[in-house]
Amino acid sequence: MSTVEETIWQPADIFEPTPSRHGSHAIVILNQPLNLPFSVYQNLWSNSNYEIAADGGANRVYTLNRSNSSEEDLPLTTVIGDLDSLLPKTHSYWSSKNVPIIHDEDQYSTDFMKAVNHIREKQDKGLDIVVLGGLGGRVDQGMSVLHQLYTYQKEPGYPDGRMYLLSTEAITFVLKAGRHRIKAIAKYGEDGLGAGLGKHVGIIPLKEPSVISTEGLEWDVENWETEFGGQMSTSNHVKKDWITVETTKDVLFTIDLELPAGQSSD
Ligand SMILES: Nc1ncnc2c1ncn2[C@@H]1O[C@H](COP(=O)(O)OP(=O)(O)OP(=O)(O)O)[C@@H](O)[C@H]1O
Ligand SMILES: Cc1ncc(C[n+]2csc(CCO)c2C)c(N)n1
Repeated sequence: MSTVEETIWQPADIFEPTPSRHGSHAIVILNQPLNLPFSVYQNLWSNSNYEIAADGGANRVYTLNRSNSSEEDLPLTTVIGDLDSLLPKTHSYWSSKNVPIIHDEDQYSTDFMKAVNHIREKQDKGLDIVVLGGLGGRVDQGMSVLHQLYTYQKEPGYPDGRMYLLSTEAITFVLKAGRHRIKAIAKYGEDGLGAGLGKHVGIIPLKEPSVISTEGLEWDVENWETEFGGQMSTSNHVKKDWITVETTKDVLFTIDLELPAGQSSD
């Protein structure tokens, strides 16, 4: 029997202060609502060694710090962008904390790209990046973020690190062509938060058609052609602790988050 190399994913690990699978990460904060419970962000931060806000993302962390009663504010390492969304009060707040604010006027890269490029210049190759941002609001911005998930992970085997897009509803990442095992049933936080991954899964061939096989979902498929404008597996359900996805081309994998009652993300 041939052994097929598998990429292992434990996405809920990003919320654990001491993750078992992927070490520390950097965080990019986009200009999107930060509506998860504050303790979730604290855990994300405690496992991070670089936090960079893309322009208006700095307003979001400022608001989060202002609106919670924790004694410890979430820090930023850097703010970067064309700064057209950075509010004056936010600018002075981060300046007073001696956070460098980098003004980059480039009209050919988005603030998100400026942030990722900055991390890749400053940090060790291979550092994972957790991107905080949803897909609501402007559609071109949302599509650009998904597009960048692909372009920043072009090479096989994730030599430049893995990227996770974390919104208040879901966690999304690129499965490179090959075989993947994903820990899909997971609670996070030992503190009784009771939050975890949800049961809804989508496998999205955003860039090009692919042929996929899955195991561990309610509607598993075998050598199944998937493409935009053709057939696509969305609203699928997790059935097993670990699920397997095999894909001939890079696809997006998305799984929703489950929050305890009363801690909805909106
Ligand atoms: N609706 C959205 N959906 C997804 N991502 C978004 C959305 N709005 C903003 N972002 C992300 O947050 C980053 C910072 O956004 P902000 O609104 O501060 O800057 P902007 O000047 O409008 O964007 P840019 O200069 O990058 O075009 C953007 O680069 C983008 O990646
Ligand atoms: C073909 C083409 N389309 C759009 C832009 C505009 N643009 C892309 S990224 C960016 C920076 C946003 O802060 C801007 C203005 C361009 N340069 N080239």
